[in-house]
Amino acid sequence: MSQTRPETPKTTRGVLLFNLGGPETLEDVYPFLLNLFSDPDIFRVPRLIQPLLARIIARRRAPKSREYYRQIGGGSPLRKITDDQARLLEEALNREETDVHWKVRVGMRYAPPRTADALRELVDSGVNDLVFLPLYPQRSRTTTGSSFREALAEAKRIAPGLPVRTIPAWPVYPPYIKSLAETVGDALSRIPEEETVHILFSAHGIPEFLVTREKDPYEADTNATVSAAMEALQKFHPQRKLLHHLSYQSRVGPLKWLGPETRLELSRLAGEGVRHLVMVPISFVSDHQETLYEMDILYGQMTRDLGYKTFLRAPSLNTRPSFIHALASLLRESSDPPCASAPCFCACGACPKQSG
Ligand SMILES: C=CC1=C(C)c2cc3[nH]c(cc4nc(cc5[nH]c(cc1n2)c(C)c5CCC(=O)O)C(CCC(=O)O)=C4C)c(C)c3C=C
Ligand SMILES: [Fe+2]
Ligand SMILES: [Fe+2]
Repeated sequence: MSQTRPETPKTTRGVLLFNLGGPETLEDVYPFLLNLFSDPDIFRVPRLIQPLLARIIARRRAPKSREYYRQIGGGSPLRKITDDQARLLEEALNREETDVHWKVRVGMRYAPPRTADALRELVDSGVNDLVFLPLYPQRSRTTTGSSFREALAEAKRIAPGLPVRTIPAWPVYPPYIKSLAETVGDALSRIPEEETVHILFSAHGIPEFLVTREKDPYEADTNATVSAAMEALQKFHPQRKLLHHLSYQSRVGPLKWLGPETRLELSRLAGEGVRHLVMVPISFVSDHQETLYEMDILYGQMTRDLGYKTFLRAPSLNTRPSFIHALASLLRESSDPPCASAPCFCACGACPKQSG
C-alpha cells in the first residue's frame, strides 16, 4: 500500500509594491495633486491649515502639471508599468518551487490602486504574512516613509497581528546595481568607444532641510547608488573613459532643495566643453513625467540648444528582465529590515532613530 506523506501547507506571502502613482488622464491631475499636497510627509505645513493650503496649491499647480502630462500623451504611464512589474514579479517568484506562494499587488500613495485597497485585497485573499517593498531604491521620509506610515497604520487597523516585514531601501543591492548599469550600457553602446562620456545621474530632489536638519537618509542613499553604479560600469566597460556627476531635478516650491539642479549642471558641463552626455534617472525605476517630459523633452531641447553632440537618456528599468529578477531575489533574500543598523524614517519600528 503506497503512503502519501502529508504536504506541508505553503505559506501565502503578500507583497505590496509602493509607488507614488500618477494621473492617468488630464482630469486626474487635480485629485492627484490634492492628495500629494495633503500629505504632511511630502508637504510640511501647520496641520490645521494643510487641507486649505493643499487645495490652493493643487489648484495653482494643476495647469502647469496638466501641460506636462499633455506633452507625454495625456497621462502618466506609471500605473500600467507598475502593474506589469507586479505581474512579472509574481510570476518570477512563483516559478521557483519553494514552500512560499507569492501574491504581489501595487499600492500607490496618491492615485489608484490605493494602498488601503491593495492591502485589503491581500488580507481578504488569506495571506499568512506581508512584505512591504517600496519601488524607491533610496529611502526618504517623503516617499518610503510616507508609504510605510500609511500602510503600517492600515495593516494594524484591518489585520492586527498579521506579520509584516518591510524592506526600506535597496540603494546598493548588487542585482539592482547590475541592472541599472545595464541601462547605462544600452546608451553607451550608441557612442563611439574612443569618446569620453560624461554620465549625469539625475535624482528627484527633496527640500534640503530634510537632510541637514532632519537627517533624511535620501542624499546618502543616492550617493551610495551612484558610487556602486560607477564601480559596476567601470568593471563592465574597462576600456571606456567615463566621468560622472550627480544632480537633482523636479524642484517644486520656494524652499532650497538639494543641489546642484540638473538644469544648471547641464549648462555648467556644456560650458566646460562636455560633448557626450548620458543622463541616468536614479530615484525612479519606471517611466513617468520626470523621465518622459523633464528629461526627454525639456533637457533634450536644452542640450540641443547648449550644443551637446550626444545627449542620451539611459532607459528606465521598467520591466527589464534583470530588474524583475533583482526584485525577486531581494524579496527571497530579505529577512530583517536593513534599516535596523542605520538612521531611517521608514516607521518600520526597527529604525534606531525615528522622528514623529
Ligand atoms: C512637494 C514636493 C515634492 C517632493 C518632496 C517630491 C519628492 C519625490 N517625488 C518622487 C517621485 C515622483 N514624483 C511624482 C510627481 C510629483 N511630485 C511632486 C512633488 C514632490 N515630489 C509633484 C507636484 C508631482 C506632480 C507632477 C508635477 O506637477 O510635477 C511622481 C509621479 C509622476 C508621474 O508622472 O506619474 C513620481 C514617481 C520621488 C522619488 C521623490 C523624492 C525622493
Ligand atoms: Fe515628486
Ligand atoms: Fe526603518
